[in-house]
Amino acid sequence: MTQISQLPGAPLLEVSHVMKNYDGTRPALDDISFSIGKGEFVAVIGPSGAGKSTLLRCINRMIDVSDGEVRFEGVSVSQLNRRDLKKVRSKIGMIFQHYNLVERLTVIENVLHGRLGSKSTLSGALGRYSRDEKRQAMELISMLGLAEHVYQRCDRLSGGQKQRVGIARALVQDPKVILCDEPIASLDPNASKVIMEQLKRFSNEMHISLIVNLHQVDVALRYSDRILGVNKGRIVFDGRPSELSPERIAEIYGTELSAPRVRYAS
Ligand SMILES: Nc1ncnc2c1ncn2[C@@H]1O[C@H](COP(=O)(O)OP(=O)(O)OP(=O)(O)O)[C@@H](O)[C@H]1O
Repeated sequence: MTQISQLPGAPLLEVSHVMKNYDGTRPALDDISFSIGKGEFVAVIGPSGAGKSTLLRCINRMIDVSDGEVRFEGVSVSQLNRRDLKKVRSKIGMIFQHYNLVERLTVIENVLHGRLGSKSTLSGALGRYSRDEKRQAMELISMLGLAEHVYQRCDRLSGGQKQRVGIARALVQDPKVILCDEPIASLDPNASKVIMEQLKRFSNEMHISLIVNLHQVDVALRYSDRILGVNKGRIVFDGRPSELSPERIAEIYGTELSAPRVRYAS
């Protein structure tokens, strides 16, 4: 079996020369390389179609890369068999723009779904969760301000509350990294602020690494430690928020376009 404990000195996540071709025309990802360390908060910005979602999906092998390699804790994700891939994925949480909850199920049931990756198929299918797992889920739900909604169906929640359920579901995995695909794109400015502050808190306090796809440059500037700018499948900027000048923003988005902004709650 592949050894999947972290190799000494290896970065948490290493993306090397990754290419992704969907249909043989222009590649969606074109020679992408970067690595991230423990607890880093990395925002990925770029115009629509730049390849941001494709990049996240290649990292946890929801889709296969066409060339290059993704290494998580020093282990090549593309080489893993099904069982070892499941183990690696259990350390990689995911948060989606449209939440991806089972709407007819309750908050606690959705959060516990985050434990499925760590279970055998049978106990997962039977919905068997330990007392500890339930306690941890309850604690996270309270921490995210949803205590009074624990047994409420998710279709009764607001968008911001649904996204907090999505965050609790990712956190209950005890992830080392969380991939967030436009987590605030469906939310109003106030709910967006709550979500971004929660994410920042988990990165600071639990040292969870975050890779967050964003359409709002001002949000990336405000919360991230590092920004990757992607254009046409290539990284055209990799630096600190303070280094992201208007010229670099224009380069990321194309000179004829101004970068999108939001009216952001202060
Ligand atoms: N399943 C797919 N099949 C074929 N082409 C795809 C598929 N998914 C994405 N693409 C193409 O790959 C490119 C990158 O798309 P991707 O969704 O990764 O960009 P994005 O930066 O996340 O865009 P957005 O900000 O609009 O979500 C685009 O040209 C897109 O049309």
